[in-house]
Amino acid sequence: MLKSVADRLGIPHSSSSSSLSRSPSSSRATSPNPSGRTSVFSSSSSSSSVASPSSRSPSRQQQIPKPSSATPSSLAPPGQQSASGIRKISVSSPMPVLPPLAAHDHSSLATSVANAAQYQDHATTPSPSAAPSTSKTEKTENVTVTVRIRPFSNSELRVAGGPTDVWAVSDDGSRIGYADDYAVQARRAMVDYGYDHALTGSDNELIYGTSVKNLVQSAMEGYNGTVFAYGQTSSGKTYTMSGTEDQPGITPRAVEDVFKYIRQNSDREFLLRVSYLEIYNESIRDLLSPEAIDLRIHEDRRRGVYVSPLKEEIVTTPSQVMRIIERGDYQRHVSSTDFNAHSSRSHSIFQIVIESRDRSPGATTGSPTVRKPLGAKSASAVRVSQLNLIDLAGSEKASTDVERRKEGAFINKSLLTLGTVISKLTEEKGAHIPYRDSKLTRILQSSLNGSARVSVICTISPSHLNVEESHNTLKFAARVKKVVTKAQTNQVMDDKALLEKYRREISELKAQLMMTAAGEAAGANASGAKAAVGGKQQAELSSLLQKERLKHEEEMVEMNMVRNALKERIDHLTKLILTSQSVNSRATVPEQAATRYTVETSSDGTVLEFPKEIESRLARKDTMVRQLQTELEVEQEKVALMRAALEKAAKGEVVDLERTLAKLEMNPVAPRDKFLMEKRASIMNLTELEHLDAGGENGDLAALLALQKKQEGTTSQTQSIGTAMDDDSRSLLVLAPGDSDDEGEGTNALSIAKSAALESELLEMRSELQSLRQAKRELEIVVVDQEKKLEDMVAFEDSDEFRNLVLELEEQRERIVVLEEEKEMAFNTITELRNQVRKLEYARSSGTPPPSSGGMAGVPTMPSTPNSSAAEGSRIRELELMAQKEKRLRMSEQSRNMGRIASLEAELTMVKAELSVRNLAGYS
Ligand SMILES: Nc1ncnc2c1ncn2[C@@H]1O[C@H](COP(=O)(O)OP(=O)(O)OP(=O)(O)O)[C@@H](O)[C@H]1O
Repeated sequence: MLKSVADRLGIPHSSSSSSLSRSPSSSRATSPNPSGRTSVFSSSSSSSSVASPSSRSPSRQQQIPKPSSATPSSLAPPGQQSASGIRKISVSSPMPVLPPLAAHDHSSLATSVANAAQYQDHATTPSPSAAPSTSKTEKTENVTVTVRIRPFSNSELRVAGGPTDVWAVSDDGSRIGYADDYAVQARRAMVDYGYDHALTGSDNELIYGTSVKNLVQSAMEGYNGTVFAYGQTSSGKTYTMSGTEDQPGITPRAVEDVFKYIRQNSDREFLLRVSYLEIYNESIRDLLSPEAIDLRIHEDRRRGVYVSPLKEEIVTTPSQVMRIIERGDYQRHVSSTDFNAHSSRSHSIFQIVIESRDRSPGATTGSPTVRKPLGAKSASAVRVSQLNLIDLAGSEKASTDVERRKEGAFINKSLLTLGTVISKLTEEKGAHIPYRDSKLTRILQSSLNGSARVSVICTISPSHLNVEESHNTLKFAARVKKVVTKAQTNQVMDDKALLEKYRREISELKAQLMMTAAGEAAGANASGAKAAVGGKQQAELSSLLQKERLKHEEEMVEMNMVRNALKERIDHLTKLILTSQSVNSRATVPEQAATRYTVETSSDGTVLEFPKEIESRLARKDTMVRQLQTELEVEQEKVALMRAALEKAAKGEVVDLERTLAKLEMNPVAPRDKFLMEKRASIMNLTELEHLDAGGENGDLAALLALQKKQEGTTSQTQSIGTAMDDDSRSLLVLAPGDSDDEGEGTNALSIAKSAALESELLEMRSELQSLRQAKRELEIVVVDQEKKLEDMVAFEDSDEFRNLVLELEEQRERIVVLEEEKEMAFNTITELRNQVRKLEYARSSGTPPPSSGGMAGVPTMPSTPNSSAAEGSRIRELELMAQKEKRLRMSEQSRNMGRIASLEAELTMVKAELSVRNLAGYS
């Protein structure tokens, strides 16, 4: 059964264009369409409001019995329907009719359903970890394709005549075609496309569960997985991938599931690292290291296609991953366009690399420190897989803004290449696949060529305004559905896997730790033995012993430091390796301030060390933060004390100021003098107030006001007032109204004024606390910033890029030396020539014979006659001038040519871009 989008979303229909009843019991299946045949697609009427997922009402669903894909015989084959639809409409309509399209491919759908079932089985069977194997496990299946029709946007609802349902979805949620009413009204040929899932509405949990969850699970089991959202601009790709606060999208749900899997699989240990990049205007940017621009794509046999240098961060909690994504999103190119207020202008690829290894007792046989050769059969082999979550930029019509148009051209071109690649993959066996025509297809190459499980989510708008673009997306989705992949698990047996490298390092460090402990014990025994020696040379021996003891103590201190460092490193590495236990305990304990660890991979895939400086900086930062926290706690205590005093006073109880002050000063942390003096001065004023109250002689309001004024001025003169705390009578503050003999108005006013004073005191302390907190936050930001800079600097110095730059610099220097030498030689030759000419001229003018050229190496023999030598000289000058002129001419010609080439290239890019836009519009 097919339901219109509005019905699926529960959008109220403003009118009914047919006699079809809206009651659940009524059925449109018998309603003939204009062709006179029973249509597989329901007609639909316009909608008047945006639907929310909760507004979906089953009672509104159109009850058209639709043949399920499992029983195709119950309806005419889709091809025939389309054909009949086309025939009927083409006869009666002057409008051009779309060529019949390759409608729903039942065979591929059936295959994919079978595969999905097979995968479901797989998901519930014990993970391959239970039976460790070094052989590659393969999974052959079609790409999973889901089409999602988003709800009408407000602007789509406001169009003249109201929104029209263009698309209808079958009841079993697997097929999409034109809604009957729309097909008739717009004179469209019927179409019928089949996918794994066809969804409507805003429920991101539903789409994740149906289309991605299994793929994430298999990524955890060692299969590479790629999910990408494809569709026209503003069709809902980012909504689907990232989601909103209320409806988290695929990415946050996948991250949660990754950690959930680790929690539930106690027989394996894991190491996760993430990276995030974008392709903007055909150049690759690292979103986690934005200053690194124009990253390169490389390929080798071991790693396949990869981007380098790309920052990868090791992650240990879901919230840490989400913070990294937020950081990356902040760097991503997003702009307001004619079609979307927050349009993604780049393709983004978020990648999680998952390493895992069996940790059951029998699995890690042999010494972990023994290096196993690559390819050796090993029960402790590390499984490495990638999960790529991709949010593509949307294809779009030409924008009014020049910059957006340029971006759009790049976006359209890469999407067009993606379409071509998919076509070739499905249609032409053994044909050349143009992966290299765009960075997007090049990066996706290993996923598309079959080594990953792939789930594609195609998003479309429900509106008739976007019908052509939506139809193109549906055709793309149908084509992708035919792509077959052969995902396989990937086992790594040497320490190229970080997990193996860290485990090895932990073992080595533990061995070192044991050695230091053994050394310590031996040292203690030795000094003990020496202490036992007595005898004749007691004095010398005891001085020797003393020296020995000192030396031993120093050694002990050093050894302790080494041991602490070793322990810290072991702890740190152990924390990075995730197990169900560690993830579970982290889930219950509030997460600590996340420490960022960065691993730079060189182009050959070697993982570089963590820079030591970063670790020591981190330790220092921790100490600083702890200190600040302690200070903050102290200040909070003071506030609590003052608050308690205030509350007591407000209740009319006796407040022991002396003790309160003593408590404030007794604090272990160095007192902030100014702060305390100010507090003390304020309290002094309060005691003065108390005097007024007790004595009654100054109990008039004027005096109170004067005191208040004074109180305001206290902060500037705290020192002098603060020292006057010696009078016992001032140490008790009595605020109970009933205690005074005089219970008149003056007393009440006094109490109010006192409360006000205490109130303002509290406010002051709060603001002090506030500024302390702010200072702490600022300090943390500075520290993090500095750390990051240092980290990046160290990473860069260690990177291949830096090494290449140094090499290049060396080469340039050598080249400069050679050029200098050549220049010098040329200069010498010219000087010699000039001398020769001068000599010849001199000989000519003085009538003496010209000197022989024998003494001048390389100088041609000059003619003997004065006339000829003069002619030669001027000839040489002439030649020099000509050479210079020629050189200038060539240079200007060269720069003209370069300008011309640049403008031709720019023109070419624009032409190609325009072509892509047109091709995309009419792409079939
Ligand atoms: N399924 C949905 N339910 C509710 N709102 C949606 C849905 N899909 C998209 N939207 C809303 O539609 C608007 C456009 O969506 P989104 O930004 O995700 O489009 P996009 O395809 O990523 O566009 P672009 O390619 O320009 O980045 C957003 O305001 C989004 O919240």
